[in-house]
Amino acid sequence: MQNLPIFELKNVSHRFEKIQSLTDINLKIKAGEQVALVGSSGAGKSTLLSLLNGTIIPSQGEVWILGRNFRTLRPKLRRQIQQQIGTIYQQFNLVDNLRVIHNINAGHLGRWSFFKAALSLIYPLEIQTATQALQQVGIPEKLFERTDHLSGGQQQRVAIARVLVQNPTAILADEPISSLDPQRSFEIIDLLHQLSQHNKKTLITSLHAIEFARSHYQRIIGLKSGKIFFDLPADTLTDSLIDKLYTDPI
Ligand SMILES: Nc1ncnc2c1ncn2[C@@H]1O[C@H](COP(=O)(O)OP(=O)(O)OP(=O)(O)O)[C@@H](O)[C@H]1O
Repeated sequence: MQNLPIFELKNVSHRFEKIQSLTDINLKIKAGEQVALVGSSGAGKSTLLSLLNGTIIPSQGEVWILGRNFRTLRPKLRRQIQQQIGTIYQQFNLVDNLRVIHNINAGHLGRWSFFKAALSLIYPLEIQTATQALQQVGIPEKLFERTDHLSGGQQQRVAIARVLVQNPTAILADEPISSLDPQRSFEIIDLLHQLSQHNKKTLITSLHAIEFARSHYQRIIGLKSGKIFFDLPADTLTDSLIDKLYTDPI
C-alpha cells in the first residue's frame, strides 16, 4: 500500500464534444510528491486536474485515485475518495458575502450532516479548527471578517485554509496565482509548498509561471496539445525544452 501511487492514469484520453483535450496520458504520482503542471493555454492542465479530483470521468482509459479505479466506484465511495482530494481554484470559489469562518468550515462539508452544516451557518462550529487553519495561512485575525472585504491574496489564503480543514491526502491547485500580483503570487506558491511539505501532502499545481515551477516543485510535467511533452525532475529541465513547450508545434 505504501508504494502505491496516489494517482495513476492509464492510457487516458478525454474529449469535450468536438475538442480532444487530452490524448493517451500515462502518469503516476506518489504520496508526498510536489508536481507542477505547465503548458500553454488549452494544453489540458485543468482537464487533467479535473480527472484527478474526479470531477470528470475520462472518455477513454482509467484514472486510479488512492488505489481505486474511480470509474468503477459507487457514488458513496466516490464521494469518500473525493473528500481526500482538496482543490484550490484560480477564482478562489468562496462565498463572498459570508464571513471567513463559514467559508473555512465548508471544508468539513463532506463529513458533516446537513443539520450540522445548516446549524454552523447560524452558530459557527469548530472555531478552534478554523482558527488554527487560518493561523497556518498567516491571517488569523480575519476569522470573522466578511470574505469580500479581503484582498485577492487573502481570499486565496482562506481557500487554502478551507482545504487544510478538509485535511485531504492530496492538494490540487488550478492556476492558484493567476489573479494575483507577483509578490502575492510568490507568497501563495511558497505557502502551498511549505504546507504540503509540513503536512506531508501531495501537491499538484497548474501554473503559467515557469520560474515558480522551477523554484518550488520537485517534478515538472509539461503538457502540449493534450499530450505529455516532458515529465522531469525540476533541476534537469532545460531552457530549450521550455522554449519548445511554448513554441514548436508538437
Ligand atoms: N467544459 C468544456 N467544454 C468544452 N471544451 C472544453 C471544456 N473544458 C476545456 N475544454 C477544452 O479542452 C482543451 C483543454 O482545456 P484546459 O482548460 O484543460 O486547458 P488548460 O491547459 O488548463 O488551459 P488554461 O491554461 O487556459 O487554463 C481546450 O481546448 C479547451 O477549450
